[in-house]
Amino acid sequence: MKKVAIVGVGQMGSAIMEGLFRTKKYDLIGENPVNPRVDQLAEQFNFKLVHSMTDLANLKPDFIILTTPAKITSAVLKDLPATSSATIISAAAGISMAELDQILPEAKIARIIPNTPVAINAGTIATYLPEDLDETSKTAIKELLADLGDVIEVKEEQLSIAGTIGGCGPAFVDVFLDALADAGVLNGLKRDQANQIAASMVKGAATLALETKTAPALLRDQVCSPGGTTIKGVASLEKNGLRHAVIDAVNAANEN
Ligand SMILES: NC(=O)C1=CN([C@@H]2O[C@H](COP(=O)(O)OP(=O)(O)OC[C@H]3O[C@@H](n4cnc5c(N)ncnc54)[C@H](OP(=O)(O)O)[C@@H]3O)[C@@H](O)[C@H]2O)C=CC1
Ligand SMILES: O=C(O)[C@@H]1CCC=N1
Repeated sequence: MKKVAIVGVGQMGSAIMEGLFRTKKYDLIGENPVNPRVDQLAEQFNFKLVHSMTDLANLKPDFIILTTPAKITSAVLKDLPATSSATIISAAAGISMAELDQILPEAKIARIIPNTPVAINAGTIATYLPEDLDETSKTAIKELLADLGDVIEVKEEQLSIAGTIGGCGPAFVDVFLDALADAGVLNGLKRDQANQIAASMVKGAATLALETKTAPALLRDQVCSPGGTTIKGVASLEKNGLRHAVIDAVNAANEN
């Protein structure tokens, strides 16, 4: 069984922990400052909990996934004893490979921007694997990440925008889902049912786009009957600037 350590068991760290736990394929380790919240997660997801990088290195993990706050990730990595031969996967947004390489020049390192659906093995994981990483390590990293969702390989200069769409995207979609549900409640649906209809619809629409590989604009046209109800709604979205609002949100989030 491969040993996977997650450093920083917060929102993203616990989502990855849950996703890996669900596969029953990994021996899991978590490293975090003492926190009763994390004690509870260690019981829930059956991982060994340690509180220092030295204790973590002593457990000889095959992979170390960094999900600490981005600003402290370099400092945390500096505490990893040089004896560790673990492959490092950094999820810290905005911390470059050059910066990581400088701290551990001999280590095998990859960068990812995952998203919270990794918790149910349905993530989107923008992934940068340096060209000089050996093929065996590249394959091992991709196999691990594939257990968490779709692995989308990109160049490092594309990681930020790919990660913004994939990583921040769930929050944007959640705002949209909540607004749809509000409209349902406004028109007489119960909140639970409105939430269920909105989420089921987005799941179906996304699955249709993925499975048919059809551009969203063409899928939209299939819904808009001539002179029908949908095109009136689409015209209203355009009048109110939804498209511009979405592009602006992605640009705002992508400004590091
Ligand atoms: N949330 C998301 O959807 C995504 C997040 N990321 C990246 O993941 C990282 C974490 O983000 P997020 O999960 O949202 O943040 P959180 O604040 O939820 O999680 C951070 C975790 O790191 C722990 N921590 C703090 N200091 C240390 C330390 N010195 N050593 C070890 N662990 C420490 C915190 O512990 P405690 O709570 O006890 O202080 C907490 O459990 C960031 O780098 C972010 O860029 C990337 C893609 C998506
Ligand atoms: O909000 C953040 O900074 C992180 C990075 C991508 C998603 N969440």
